[in-house]
Amino acid sequence: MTLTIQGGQRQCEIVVSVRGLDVGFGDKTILDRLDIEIARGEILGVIGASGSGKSVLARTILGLVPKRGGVIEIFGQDVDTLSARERRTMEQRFGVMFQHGALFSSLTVADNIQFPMRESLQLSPRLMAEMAMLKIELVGLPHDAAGKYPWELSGGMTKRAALARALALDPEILFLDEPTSGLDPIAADAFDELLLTLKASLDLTVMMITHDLSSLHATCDRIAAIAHGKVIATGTLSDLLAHDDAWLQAYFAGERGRTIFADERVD
Ligand SMILES: Nc1ncnc2c1ncn2[C@@H]1O[C@H](COP(=O)(O)OP(=O)(O)OP(=O)(O)O)[C@@H](O)[C@H]1O
Repeated sequence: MTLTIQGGQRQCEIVVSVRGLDVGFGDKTILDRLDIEIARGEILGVIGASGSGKSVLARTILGLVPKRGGVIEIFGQDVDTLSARERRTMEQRFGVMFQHGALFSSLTVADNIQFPMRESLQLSPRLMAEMAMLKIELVGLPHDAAGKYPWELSGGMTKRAALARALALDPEILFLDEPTSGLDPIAADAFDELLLTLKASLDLTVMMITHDLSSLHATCDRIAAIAHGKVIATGTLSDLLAHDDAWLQAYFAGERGRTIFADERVD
C-alpha cells in the first residue's frame, strides 16, 4: 500500500484498515460507509467538527461500539472473524487514552498503571510495581507521583499519568482522544514533544483525535478529516491546507490556524 506521508510517497504496512464502516444509534447515522487506514509507525491526526463522529470511530475500532456494516481489519485480521479470546489478545496490543484522562480516582497513579497489568498479565506484584515505575519515568513524571491520587495532580501530570497507563502493556497502537485538551500551551507543547519521543523510541503507531491545531502541526504525519459520516480528506498537513473543502478551509483559516500554519501553506 502506498501512502503520502511527510517526505513523499512511501510503501507502508497498514495496521488498521476500515472499509465501508456504518455506525449509528437509533435512527441516527453517525458514520456512513467510512474508509480510513492507519500505517505502521505514523501519527494519524483525526479532525472534524464537534459531534462528527471522531470518538465513535475510535471506539468502534476498539470494539466498544458495535458497527452496523463494513469491515475492520487490524494487523491484517478481520475483527469479525476473531474469537473472544483472540480479540482480547489483540486488544492487549492497543493503548487507549480517553478524552478526560479517566484515571480511577480511588487508585494511586501506580495502581492506575498496574490496573491493565493485573487484568491481562500473570506477574508478581513486585514486578508490576517495577514496571509501573518504569512507565512513570517514561512519561517524565517524578518518582513521587507513583503514590499520588489523581486529584493531587496538575492537568499536565494527569495527562502523563493517563498516558503511562495507556502504555502499561507496551502497546503497538496508541489511541489518543484529545490528549492536550485543557492543558496550557507550555504543557501542551511538552506533551507533543513527549509523544514524538515515545513514537520514535517505542516504534508506536498513533491515532490521535485532536482539536489542537498546534499539536496537529507539531506531531502528525498525516491527517484525516471527518464530515458527514465520511473521511472527506486525508494527507499531509500541506495537502489539507490546499484542499478546497469549505469546512477545511474555514478550519485552518481562522486566526489560530493562520499563525500556526503560516510556514506550511503553498500559496
Ligand atoms: N453511545 C451513544 N449513544 C447515542 N449517541 C451517541 C453515543 N455515542 C456518541 N453518540 C453521538 O454520536 C455523535 C458523534 O459523537 P462523537 O463523540 O464521536 O463526536 P466527536 O466528533 O468525537 O465530537 P467532539 O469533538 O465534540 O468530541 C454525537 O452526536 C453523539 O451524541
